[in-house]
Amino acid sequence: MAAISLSSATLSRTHFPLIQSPHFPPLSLYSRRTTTKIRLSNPNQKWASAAYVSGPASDYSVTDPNPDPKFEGFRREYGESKDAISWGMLWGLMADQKWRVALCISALVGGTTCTLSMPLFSGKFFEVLSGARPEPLWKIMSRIAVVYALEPIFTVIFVINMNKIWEKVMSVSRAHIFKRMLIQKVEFFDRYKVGELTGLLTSDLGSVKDIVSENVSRDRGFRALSEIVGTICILFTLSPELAPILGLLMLIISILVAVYKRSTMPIFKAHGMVQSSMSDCVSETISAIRTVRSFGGEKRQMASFGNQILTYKASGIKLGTYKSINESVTRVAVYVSLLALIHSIYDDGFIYISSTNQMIVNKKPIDYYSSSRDSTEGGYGHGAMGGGVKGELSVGTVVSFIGYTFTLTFAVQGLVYTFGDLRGAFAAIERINSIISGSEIDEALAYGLERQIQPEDVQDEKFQLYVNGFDEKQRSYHLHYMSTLGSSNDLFNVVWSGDIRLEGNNSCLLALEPWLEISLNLRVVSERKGAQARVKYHYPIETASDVHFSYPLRPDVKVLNGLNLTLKNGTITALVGTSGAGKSTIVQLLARFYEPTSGRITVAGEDVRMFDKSEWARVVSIVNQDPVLFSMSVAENIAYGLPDADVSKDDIVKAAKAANAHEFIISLPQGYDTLVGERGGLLSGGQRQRVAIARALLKNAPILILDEATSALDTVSERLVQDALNHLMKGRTTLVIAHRLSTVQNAHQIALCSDGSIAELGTHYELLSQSGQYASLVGSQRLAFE
Ligand SMILES: Nc1ncnc2c1ncn2[C@@H]1O[C@H](COP(=O)(O)OP(=O)(O)OP(=O)(O)O)[C@@H](O)[C@H]1O
Repeated sequence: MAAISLSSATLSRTHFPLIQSPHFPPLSLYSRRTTTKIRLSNPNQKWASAAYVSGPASDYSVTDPNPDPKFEGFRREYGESKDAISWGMLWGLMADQKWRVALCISALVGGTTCTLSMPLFSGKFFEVLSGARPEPLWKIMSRIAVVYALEPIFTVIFVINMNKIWEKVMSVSRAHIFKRMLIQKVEFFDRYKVGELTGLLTSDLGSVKDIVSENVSRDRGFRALSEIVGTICILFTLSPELAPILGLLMLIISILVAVYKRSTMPIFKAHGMVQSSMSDCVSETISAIRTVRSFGGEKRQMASFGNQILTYKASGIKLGTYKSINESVTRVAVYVSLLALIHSIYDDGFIYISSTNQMIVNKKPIDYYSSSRDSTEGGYGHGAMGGGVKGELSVGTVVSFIGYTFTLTFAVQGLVYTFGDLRGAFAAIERINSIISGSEIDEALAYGLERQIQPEDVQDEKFQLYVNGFDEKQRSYHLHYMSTLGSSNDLFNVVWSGDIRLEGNNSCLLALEPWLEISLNLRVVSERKGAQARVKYHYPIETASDVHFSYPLRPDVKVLNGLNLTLKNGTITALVGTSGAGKSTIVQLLARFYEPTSGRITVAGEDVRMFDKSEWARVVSIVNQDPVLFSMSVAENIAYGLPDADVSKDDIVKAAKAANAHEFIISLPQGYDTLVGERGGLLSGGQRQRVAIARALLKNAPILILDEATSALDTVSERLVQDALNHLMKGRTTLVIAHRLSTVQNAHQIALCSDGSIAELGTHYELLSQSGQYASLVGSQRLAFE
């Protein structure tokens, strides 16, 4: 960390034109020391300079007048581009598989050449059959056989390799999106439902996948495109007069497709949303099935799901109608163009069938034999292919021409379907980006995650997915800024020895009117780098001290309102208060699920934002009222306490014994290997809590938070577990939220939380003697006695 020195002279009024304005009341701006230390609290936003400003991370920005060119590119490319998925990224991933792409292109060219030569050979075949071409039939038949044999071989090579390329692109994209979800700030998970988020990885990414996997067959996707291009080229060569008619046909279809594409984009998007809300309804019902059953809510759930089905049906019908209109319109357009083509051939006098020589000529019978001679010399006779007379078409050319018109028809049809899929994929990408890219990444967590992924992990195929290609630069960018954070060793030492404080920003206090929004431009000097940075501080000031907090989704509701609390190192603090007073919110801030709106949390005087969140997670153990277990075995759930380490069976058993869980575990059908079901649903509430306590014991973190950790246990079990917890709490900085007086009264200090601040603080007897809210809570038995 580099600190920035900001002398009081720097804070002169000349820097604050707003403050100098006569329209504003006098301001007092002061610091506690003559030189105020200003630090960057969010290193990602401050990538220009390794320093931070005290105050909420999201409310200011720093621009460096001398940016480091090495990282300027990163910021342009990644810091400012927030799209979770883009076509550029997908192409980039495809390009990584150069050799396979080259093989696909070769197979595509080979397959298309075979496909396109089929009408030519058909034309020749007819000429040979009609006697217009003096060539043995077996010769033309064998050529046709070769083309027919090669085409499926090229197709197989193309399809297999395209699928391999695309599956790899999709795996990396899926991993990337999942990782982007994991590193979102917690409010992201408050905002979106589970179904919506899982839908992004399943149905939405599925639409993107379909764009290739459903379009590798003949007459679809790239095949269709190459056939259209090839056919048009051949048609122009065969007959420059007729080819423009097909060009017009293409134009009509393209315009129709484009117009259609624009009009149906929202329908596709809406359909995707309805689908995810339907799956939401199912997952909500199933996850809360016991509640549904206990309230006899089946009918209500049926009604709710019925509504979803009807909406989905209506949206599906609408979508289907649009799809079918598109298909019919395209067909009508193609057939009308075909009729126009035939009519124009006839009308321009191209067609004349001679009864003697079977040639089609330009109303002027031509000599069959001269035509045949041309055929043998130059190819097809009097068509353009053979370099013949303008306006003359041989029977073979006309057969080829009709064949190509059909090839074109089906290829255009196929391309329209591909456009449909492309449209769905565009809508899906937009939806993924609007959800994931619209939210803020939790940078402190993202850095920590990069730190955790060690070089040896990168050798592992399943981690390679996450550090592939486009993520690599982002990773180096993160790793660079991680160097400005505190190291994990520091954190463990600091936490084992220091107090935890929830307090105001004491480094720079601005006492301003609450309604005043200020914009400060502070010129500051980095001590370490010697660089100058301009700090723009734009922040509606409320009060200068203590912790304030509102949940991001309800910014108007102040949950913590001037809270100041110290958790003394190695001691137990009990937090009590009425329901909704903000106790669990304090836990969430300590866990760093959310950041205080103003104020900060320090450990031994160091702002916790100095440490990445993964490291922080290692020093904090939380056991709460309704612990969530994963659908794996009991042993694996306990070992989750140390997810990165190889935990021995002995350690697991030791932790289970200490949490009084061993007895019930060995009585389970497969003992420690028994699966606990989804969210631990196959265990009782008390058993789940004991497994969670064992998990916390194994983690052995210096900070322990027990949020009603023993509430689901009966008195006997609780006493046993409490012994384990008492042992566990020794020497650790512990915060306990409990309703039982016995748990609370033994704490070193009791903090009474009321209206988002600490109203009373002291030992059990001190607080009782104050006859305040705590005394009345005890008196009213709301802290239940055993
Ligand atoms: N994720 C959230 N988003 C918005 N508001 C929330 C969220 N979680 C809690 N709240 C609100 O914050 C306030 C404090 O809730 P909190 O859970 O901290 O209370 P508590 O003291 O722990 O209550 P209890 O003892 O009943 O658990 C409540 O008004 C609650 O509605």
